[in-house]
Amino acid sequence: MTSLPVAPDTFHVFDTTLRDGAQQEGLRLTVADKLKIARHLDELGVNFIEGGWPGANPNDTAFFAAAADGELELHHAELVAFGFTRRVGAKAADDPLVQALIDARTPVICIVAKSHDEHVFRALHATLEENLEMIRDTVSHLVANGRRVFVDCEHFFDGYKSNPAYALECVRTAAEAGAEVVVLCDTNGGMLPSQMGDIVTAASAIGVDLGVHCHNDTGCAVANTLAAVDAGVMHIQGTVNGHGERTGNANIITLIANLQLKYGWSLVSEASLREATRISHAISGITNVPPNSRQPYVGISAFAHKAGLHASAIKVDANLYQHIDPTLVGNDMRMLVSDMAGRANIQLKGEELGYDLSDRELAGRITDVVKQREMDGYSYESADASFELLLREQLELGDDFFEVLSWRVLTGHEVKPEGDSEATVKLRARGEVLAYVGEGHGPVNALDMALRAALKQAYAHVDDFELIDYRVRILDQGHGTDAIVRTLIDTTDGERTWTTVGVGTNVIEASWEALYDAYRWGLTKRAVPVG
Ligand SMILES: CC(=O)SCCNC(=O)CCNC(=O)[C@H](O)C(C)(C)COP(=O)(O)OP(=O)(O)OC[C@H]1O[C@@H](n2cnc3c(N)ncnc32)[C@H](O)[C@@H]1OP(=O)(O)O
Ligand SMILES: CC(=O)C(=O)O
Repeated sequence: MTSLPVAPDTFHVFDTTLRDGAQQEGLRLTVADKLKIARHLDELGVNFIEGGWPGANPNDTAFFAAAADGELELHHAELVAFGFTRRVGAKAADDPLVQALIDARTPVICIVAKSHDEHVFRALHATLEENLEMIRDTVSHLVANGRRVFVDCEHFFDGYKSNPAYALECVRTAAEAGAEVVVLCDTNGGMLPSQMGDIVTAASAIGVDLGVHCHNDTGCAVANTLAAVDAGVMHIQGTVNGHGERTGNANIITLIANLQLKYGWSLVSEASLREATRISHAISGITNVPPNSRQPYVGISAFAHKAGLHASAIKVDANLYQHIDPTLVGNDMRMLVSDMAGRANIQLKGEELGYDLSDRELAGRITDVVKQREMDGYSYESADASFELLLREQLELGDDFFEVLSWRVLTGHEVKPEGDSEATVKLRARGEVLAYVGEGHGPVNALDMALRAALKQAYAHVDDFELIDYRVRILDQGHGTDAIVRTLIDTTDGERTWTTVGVGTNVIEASWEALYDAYRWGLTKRAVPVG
């Protein structure tokens, strides 16, 4: 087995979520969003935060002004302003966008420079020598203004394949003009890991510190970055959650976790790494891009186990089916209950929920019930609360908070502020028969209103329960309107959120079942009666 490289003393982690990450389709970050994300990145322990392109748009200019005026206190990272080399035929000292970089008042500036001969000719409309002069002039001007300068060599790998001598000349020119790090960019993201090493090694001969910036168009951004690390780069660029132009950038959390936990390098503190899951999810909240449940290390499914064989080994030792201890990155192991479960899943899930299911016969019986109900359309892996209720029924725990005597719902065209549907629910709770009418927007809302109104007489706190999401899925699509449907309802009481499931050929019946479970589960957790 090949040994892993040793960490260079001055290895940098450079985050570009606020610049290249923001180039993702559909993503728009306000100044306040950028300030919040920068604070999270600082907590994560990255060395550099590229904040955007001052002068290119008022938002980014305002972000750097806010940061310089004291709204961003970084404890660990340094803020970086991004821009490009001066315009063709101009002077760096006279170029307003170069001046905007200096005006951003950051200690570090990263400029992007062309390094692919075809791009110089066809995109820049310049000669090869003029492009070198643009790099030389811009870097030396920024250095003369007291800035540390990094240079992103755009399309470096493709440029090297087209004209290796010129691509290397761009790196050399940047280094000689005073760039501290020259970053080799796979701008189009077309590289493969096996192609990275030789090109990085060729650039290493120049003797400047090298970095790497990879896009994910071949699905290899992280692998390509690691291949460049193996070949000697000492600066890696990436974005949280892999945000970025097209298919995104190398995921910086995956990179940090790999280098820290697999290479054994110490890039961020152990405590910061344990915040990785929280930070990834917090940044998803700010970008308004839902978290990828299958994201390595920090996705909610990264340590979720569904298959019976996995669970039976995990019962012996969790490490038998996990590549790391999830708590190292602030994540948790989760056991899923489904028709692929064996006794072990049920026992481990029971343990997670606080029930002793060590009796093999009992666990086997519950497994059989789960498999049959999954066959009927239920899905317990997405409805923990309904699974717990099923468990409690099998354990005969006697949850008799209320008994439904009847329910019905009418829906029509009447336009009223209370809604277009009316439901009646009759139930027995704490020895009393309670019948209530609820009005709502749609039959499920009306049923919720009626059930809540009745239950409130016996258990006042059900008023805290709020239905926050409702999803319907048709299970046998060929059947048209008589198909079996599954409904999932998410409910919260402000402290916790739980999910329940219902199934039926009638969408209202399926919804009622999920609703009924939602109230039952809430009551089992906080059964405080009125009076
Ligand atoms: C690989 C990357 O992702 S690098 C980051 C890319 N990010 C962005 O482009 C986002 C922000 N960009 C912008 O707001 C605008 O493109 C600006 C303000 C930078 C420039 O806007 P405009 O002046 O209207 O030019 P436009 O975007 O149409 O074209 C870019 C110009 O820069 C030139 N250019 C391209 N790369 C470079 C470079 N490295 N150095 C100098 N000039 C460059 C192009 O040749 C073109 O020149 P032209 O206007 O004379 O044809
Ligand atoms: C600089 C940059 O974002 C790129 O080359 O992809």
